[in-house]
Amino acid sequence: MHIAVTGNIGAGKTTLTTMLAKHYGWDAQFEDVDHNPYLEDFYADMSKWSFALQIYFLGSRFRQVKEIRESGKNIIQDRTIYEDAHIFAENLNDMKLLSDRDFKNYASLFDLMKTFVSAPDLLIYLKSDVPNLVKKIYKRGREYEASISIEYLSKLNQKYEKWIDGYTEGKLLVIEVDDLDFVEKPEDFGFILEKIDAELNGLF
Ligand SMILES: Nc1ncnc2c1ncn2[C@@H]1O[C@H](COP(=O)(O)OP(=O)(O)O)[C@@H](O)[C@H]1O
Ligand SMILES: Nc1ncnc2c1ncn2[C@H]1C[C@H](O)[C@@H](COP(=O)(O)O)O1
Repeated sequence: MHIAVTGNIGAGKTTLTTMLAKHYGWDAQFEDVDHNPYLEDFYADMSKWSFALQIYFLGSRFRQVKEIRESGKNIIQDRTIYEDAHIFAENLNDMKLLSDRDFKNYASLFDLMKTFVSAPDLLIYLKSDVPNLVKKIYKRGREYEASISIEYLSKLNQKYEKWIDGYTEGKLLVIEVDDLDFVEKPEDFGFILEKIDAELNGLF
């Protein structure tokens, strides 16, 4: 069983992934953030570091894909390889922060990797509006993320909506998280578990 949690920066993916892994006894796979050699530089100068960062995330995410295929375990994954390409890289190209030449180079590598990628059995999309994302990013308090603009988050949100609208690769569960506090309120976490259980029952 492979479950993935998807959503914009600050939507709550890492928090929910951690809670679900504990609840169901699944293995969790997290993004390579704390030891990422490019992320801090990227936020200081997006244009200069966008290609290096995208290649790094693509490689790191592909290693996870390989592990999921080979492990045979129940895994819950914090963000998918699709988001790197269809959300972040595309958006950086739209914003002229990743050149057409570098984007084409990236896209041909992604297309090749995609042939080895299986969609998750269940994709859980944490849908959130921009003010809530800003609040959560501030709450998390990573210094280098202080430069993230409203414009950047809004454009990413638009990409997410478009991608999720056209997502047909597997089962999809959309959870609107703006009015949920699944960290402090057990009833809100319970509400999410009920929805996930209903989807999981359909898979067995
Ligand atoms: N629904 C929620 N209720 C309460 N706190 C939340 C919620 N979602 C996220 N948070 C908090 O917001 C911050 C960012 O969440 P995080 O899980 O790191 O987001 P993501 O992995 O999607 O970027 C964390 O401090 C987390 O505890
Ligand atoms: N592919 C990516 N391109 C640019 N930035 C990315 C990519 N994947 C993740 N990120 C950033 C966004 C956040 O600053 C951190 C962690 O992501 P989060 O959504 O907070 O879990 O990495």
